[in-house]
Amino acid sequence: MPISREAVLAVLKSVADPIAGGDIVASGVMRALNVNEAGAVRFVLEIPPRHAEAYQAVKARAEAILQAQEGVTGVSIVMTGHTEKAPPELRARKPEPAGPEPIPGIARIIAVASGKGGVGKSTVAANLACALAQQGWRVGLLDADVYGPSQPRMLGVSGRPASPDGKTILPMRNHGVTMMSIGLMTNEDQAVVWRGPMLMGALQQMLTQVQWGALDILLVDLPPGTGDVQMTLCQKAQVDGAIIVSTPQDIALLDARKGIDMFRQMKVPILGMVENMSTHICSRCGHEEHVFGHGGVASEAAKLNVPLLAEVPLDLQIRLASDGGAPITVSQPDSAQARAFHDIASALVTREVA
Ligand SMILES: Nc1ncnc2c1ncn2[C@@H]1O[C@H](COP(=O)(O)OP(=O)(O)OP(=O)(O)O)[C@@H](O)[C@H]1O
Repeated sequence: MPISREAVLAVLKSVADPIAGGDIVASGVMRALNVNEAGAVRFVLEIPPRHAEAYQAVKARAEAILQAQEGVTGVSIVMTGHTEKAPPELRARKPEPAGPEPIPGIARIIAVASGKGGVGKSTVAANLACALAQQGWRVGLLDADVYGPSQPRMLGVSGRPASPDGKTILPMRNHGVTMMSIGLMTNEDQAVVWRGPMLMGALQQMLTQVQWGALDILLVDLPPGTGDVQMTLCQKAQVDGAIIVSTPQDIALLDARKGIDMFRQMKVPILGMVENMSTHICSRCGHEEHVFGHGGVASEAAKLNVPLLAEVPLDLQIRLASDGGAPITVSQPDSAQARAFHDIASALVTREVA
């Protein structure tokens, strides 16, 4: 039987990264993994060119242990350097000092938004980030939900980020995702009562003073609604697209429509909608019920002429996994629930990155 993608990833996680530390999956040097139906494995090792020699040994080791696996019919590893060249599209763009600007090192910024609170935007953002990282992309997640930052809990990150020079901030990293959250800069039980300028300053600081490194995608988990944070993000940074998360009921959709309208006014393309808490399947009897209705987001997406990226079920395991600090894409990567998030990642990569 040909080897599965998950089995290949497990093998690659045993290969140490001699420069960044950890393994080559967690450190982000392994990218664009592809395992075809015949069991041929392909991926890229994207490395700082000055460490090419050290990574030759890594490449040889990865090749050798993969080839020894049952179900592997071929291994092709391409080594590329990443520091010298900016992604072509960013280089081609003229700087517009007054308007939104690209952030050096970050190829794409994608906002994850919702009209209404509590619809699962942060859950989608966390799982999407982990799914993209598992697919080999260098992913960052900026938790800009100033009123209820939940990414530290969902990604299992705690402690205060370090600032070695007093000016820049070192982001945290877990599950292959580089992350920063306003929640790590404030005390957990302290309500954030910032307004206008302070809020914008905090967002700008997280965008420009955090040492994100080279990223293929930075996901921004926004607060619900259409307030200052959304506006500031679109005004200050070049946002390449937005994903709108909604539950199927009318009231959530009504607010989602307002969010879509705002992004359109800010000239940010809508990459698609995600229907969260779409259906509930009883874990005991298998009975399926539509707690918040069903299909509302699909028809709204069709009406607004934007793609429906995925329907994510209302599921106890999804909540338990997020609350436990290892999103379902990490804790149960082969589950049907995790697949829903991989669908979003794949749709996004096809549309936006590849
Ligand atoms: N598909 C799902 N199945 C089960 N529970 C879910 C699902 N999606 C989200 N939840 C749970 O619902 C709660 C709210 O989710 P989440 O924090 O992601 O929403 P949000 O839209 O980001 O909220 P906020 O208003 O704080 O921005 C969390 O406890 C989360 O674990």
